[in-house]
Amino acid sequence: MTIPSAESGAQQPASVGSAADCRARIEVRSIPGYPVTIGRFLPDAIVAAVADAGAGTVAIVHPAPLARMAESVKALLESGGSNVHLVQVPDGEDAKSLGVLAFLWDVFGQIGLDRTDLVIGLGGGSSTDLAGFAAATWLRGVRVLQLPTTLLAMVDAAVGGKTGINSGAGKNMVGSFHEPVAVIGDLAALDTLPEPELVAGLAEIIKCGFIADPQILTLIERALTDPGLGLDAVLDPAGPLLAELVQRAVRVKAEVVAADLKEASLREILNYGHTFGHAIEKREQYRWRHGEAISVGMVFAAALAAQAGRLDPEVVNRTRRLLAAVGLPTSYPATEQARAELIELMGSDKKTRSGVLRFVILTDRPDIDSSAPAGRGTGPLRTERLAGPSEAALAAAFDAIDSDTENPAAGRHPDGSTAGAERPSS
Ligand SMILES: NC(=O)c1ccc[n+]([C@@H]2O[C@H](COP(=O)([O-])OP(=O)(O)OC[C@H]3O[C@@H](n4cnc5c(N)ncnc54)[C@H](O)[C@@H]3O)[C@@H](O)[C@H]2O)c1
Ligand SMILES: O=C(O)C(=O)C[C@@H](O)[C@H](O)[C@H](O)COP(=O)(O)O
Ligand SMILES: [Zn+2]
Repeated sequence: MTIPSAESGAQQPASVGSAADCRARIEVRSIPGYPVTIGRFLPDAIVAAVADAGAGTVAIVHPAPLARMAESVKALLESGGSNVHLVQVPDGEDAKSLGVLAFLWDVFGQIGLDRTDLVIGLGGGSSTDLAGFAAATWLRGVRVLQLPTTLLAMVDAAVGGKTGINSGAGKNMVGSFHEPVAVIGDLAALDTLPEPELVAGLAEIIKCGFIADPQILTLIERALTDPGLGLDAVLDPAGPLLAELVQRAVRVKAEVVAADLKEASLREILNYGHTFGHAIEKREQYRWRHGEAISVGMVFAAALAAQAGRLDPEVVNRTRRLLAAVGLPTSYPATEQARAELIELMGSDKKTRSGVLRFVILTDRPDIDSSAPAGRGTGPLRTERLAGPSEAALAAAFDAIDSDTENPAAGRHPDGSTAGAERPSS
């Protein structure tokens, strides 16, 4: 497989003109595989995917803010002869609980959802994670079609088959790998998405830039310094730039999950920034957006790599600069108590082995021998694992994200409030 990298060259530019004329179909080449369609105004793709599934009954799982969109999809599918049920679930992270999952099992039983039927996950990543896991567990597995409506879900959550809910032990602690029959990401859905949610989605796109497709970073950095473009162009769901960024991020994800669905090794790179990010989310009782927490997590991971002599500190600066420039947080108040709690929480990370913390890190060292003497990085960015970082290395990474340091975004949540602020309702 080819993961785009600085060496191999990134994927070909995916679009020109406006987003409207650049519908893309990206295949996830797992077995049996499935298509991810990205474009604007895709009702025909939804009708075709449901027709292909040949399902008699369809359960559309969605949160309240997506009720009107769910009604539209219902009407569309009913006109094609499907028997459609709308199933409303709590919004945001509240959906990812055992109680809500059990509610879905009850509803599926009441509507007689059988093994020939279909679950549709409509919404952001919290809805698609829940719907996917409900489908994975009902009757030991029924099919799911994912219709992501946030930027983050389009580029990440809806693709790749990771489904699940949270438990008392932490984020996504219960779940399964259950691939969708198709993913349809309609960029027009993003027209109503509040800007902080768009920005949160950019965090996962930028993650793909650092781990695999550096052209993503270049495109965003160039746009931000171009007076004719700026952040508005990056975030415009009708513009060509966001369409290209989405397609590039989906290509990275598609290639990685096709090669390693169950995260034996390679797939861990999609978890870049997540060891620390998930710990923030849990500590903040899920009041931070996922993308925001992962943003701080990427600065933490970059600082860890620099401290370990694997990465030029300039990459830490670039990481922080880029994330801050798009409006993502890059710091977190790292008091002594917070440090101890976050280290404890990171122990629940799924990459931990025998109690030893393992981080996905970036390296620009030309060698793969971590005992080699540190020098300035000269190579393209690659990913590797850092297991069992020393207390000193962790302390340095905490210092790098501590809001009391010189970091200009110190302690500020992107909404202007302090860390841990309530999410604005949309
Ligand atoms: N399975 C995976 O591989 C994977 C990958 C990344 C993230 N995730 C998970 O995804 C979740 C985060 O997803 P998210 O960032 O999409 O958050 P989310 O699902 O909580 O959605 C964010 C908010 O946007 C609203 N919304 C959704 N679509 C809208 C639209 N078109 N217009 C207006 N409002 C809209 C939602 O109702 C919600 O209030 C986390 O639980 C994270 O763990 C999973
Ligand atoms: O698809 C993956 O693999 C990822 O790690 C993508 C992440 O962005 C995503 O947040 C995922 O849900 C994290 O999974 P987890 O296994 O760390 O819970
Ligand atoms: Zn994520």
